Amino acid sequence: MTDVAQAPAAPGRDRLLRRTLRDPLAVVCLAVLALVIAASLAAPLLTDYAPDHSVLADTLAPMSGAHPLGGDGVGRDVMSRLLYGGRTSLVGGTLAVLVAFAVGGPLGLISGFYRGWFDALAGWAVNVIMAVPAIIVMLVVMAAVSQDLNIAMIVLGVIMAPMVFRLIRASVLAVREELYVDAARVSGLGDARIMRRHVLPVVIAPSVIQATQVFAVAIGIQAGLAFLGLGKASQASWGAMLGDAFTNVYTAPVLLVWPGAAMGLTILASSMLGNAVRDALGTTQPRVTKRPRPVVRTAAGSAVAPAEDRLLTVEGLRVAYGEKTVVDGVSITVERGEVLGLVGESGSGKSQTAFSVLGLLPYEAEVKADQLAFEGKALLSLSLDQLNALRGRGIGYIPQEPMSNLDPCFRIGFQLVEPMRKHLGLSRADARTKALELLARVGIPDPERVFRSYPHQISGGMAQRVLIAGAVSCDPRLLIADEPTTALDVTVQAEVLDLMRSLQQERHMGMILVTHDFGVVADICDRVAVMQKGRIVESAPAGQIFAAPGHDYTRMLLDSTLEGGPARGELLRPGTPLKEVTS
Ligand SMILES: Nc1ncnc2c1ncn2[C@@H]1O[C@H](COP(=O)(O)OP(=O)(O)OP(=O)(O)O)[C@@H](O)[C@H]1O
Repeated sequence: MTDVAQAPAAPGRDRLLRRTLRDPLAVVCLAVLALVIAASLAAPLLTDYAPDHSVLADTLAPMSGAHPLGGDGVGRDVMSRLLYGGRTSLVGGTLAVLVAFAVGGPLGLISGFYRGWFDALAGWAVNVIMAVPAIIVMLVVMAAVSQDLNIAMIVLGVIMAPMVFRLIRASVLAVREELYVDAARVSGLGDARIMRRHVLPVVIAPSVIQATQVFAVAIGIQAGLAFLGLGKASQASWGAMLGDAFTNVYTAPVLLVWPGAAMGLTILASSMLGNAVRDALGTTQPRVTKRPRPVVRTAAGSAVAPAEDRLLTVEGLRVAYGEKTVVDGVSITVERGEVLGLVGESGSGKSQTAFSVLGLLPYEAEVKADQLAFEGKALLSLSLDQLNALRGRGIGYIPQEPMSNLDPCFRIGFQLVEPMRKHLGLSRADARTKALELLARVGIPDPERVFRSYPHQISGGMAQRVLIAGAVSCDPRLLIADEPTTALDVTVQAEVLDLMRSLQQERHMGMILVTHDFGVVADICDRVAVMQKGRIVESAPAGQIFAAPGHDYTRMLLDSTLEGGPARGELLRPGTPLKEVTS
């Protein structure tokens, strides 16, 4: 039976809020913002002084019961100005956000959804606005129109609207290409309904993040204007307080502390709240990795009863990009403790087959399968969360290019520890201990040093060992290695293969080894599936393939690989020293 998978459930706002609140940093940021808002609102209750009430005798007054934060350079109560100044900042930031979204939001939605002439026109207008220097425009407006900081913030909102426009347009463009939006259209839903049901849920979460950024930037710019002396004298603001503090910096430097801290904390809390929402979104937003995809599939959604030792069952797998079919009816199985070599020349569809199992195919790939099941679980019907739980924990992956698979911005240790904390629930200390043990196990001579190193500080061979350590760190039952030695020099290749074989045996893992090299197959594979032009042309135990290849293509591959030299097994001698050198 053929079915079309449904659109992923939108990340409910409640769910997003709950996930955000699970992050202690987000809770602290919310608490800080709540405190600033509450203090600003309660200003008349918390102080008896008007913010612009000046008493000459209180000029630079020290902190006292009457003036808890002292007096400023012209005898105004600092606490009162701090509390009322908070109002100015909050109102200004909110105005900028509202205007930016009121202008950029609808334009982005309509442009992204309908494209056409409206999109072209809006894009042109946005480019013009972005070319305008924001600060100069605001200075001009304040000089020529009004000294009110709120007017400046409204202008700032218009100037920042293009950022909102671009974000929302990009989000809408991505979602309108989804097959389920087409399906909704075909089923007769109107544009308004499609927007509400499919588009807005995708747009809301990134908008929240953008709003926090606009808010933080607006508070900073507003303070900058007030610091320059712009704004009404009666309008207390943190920027004006900073300006006053600077003029008295030698006599009362403490005056810098209060507005500086209030502004810094508010901007920091707002920005970090945005980051926390983004992180929460990363675990709720289904479109991040385009899963589950709108895949047309046959009977793939049904779970299969696992055979005794069967890890993976792939039957009738087909991967296509539009008209181009790159995997065409592939069927393979992997048992526990078995190494399956997936062999074939470049472009034969080996990686596409492996990536189908991992759920790593690009969005535009259309995947069909009669069965695609890991331990009896139908992979194509897993949600993103379920798939994420499986990757790493159930199925490990060793990529081809070790260096480009390690994030250059993070130390090796961090990159090993994080997945173990997430998947195995280990404490930081336990995960660290396990990571060091793993680094030692994969033959790294100085685990402590490598643990502290950045990827650029180790060699390619070391990096591949690190990735192997990472791949097995959460004790997967199936390991998928995609040309794991291709990028390494020949002696290191032999050592890495040796390591993979011994890890596979001691952990009794199943393994799919993607390779174009029969030398590699001879070293470690139990069974071989030979691929040509997206199909499996021959599948047999490794010994049989070498002794009596059944297909001309297999013979041709064997000849081309083995004629050139000895199988790698001959290179593997016990006690082969590590040849890697760190850079
Ligand atoms: N995103 C894509 N869009 C269209 N075609 C693609 C895409 N990704 C891969 N292909 C095509 O799929 C075919 C199989 O690619 P695949 O990467 O599986 O080959 P391979 O056997 O692993 O080869 P190699 O060893 O060179 O990686 C190739 O013809 C490739 O051009």
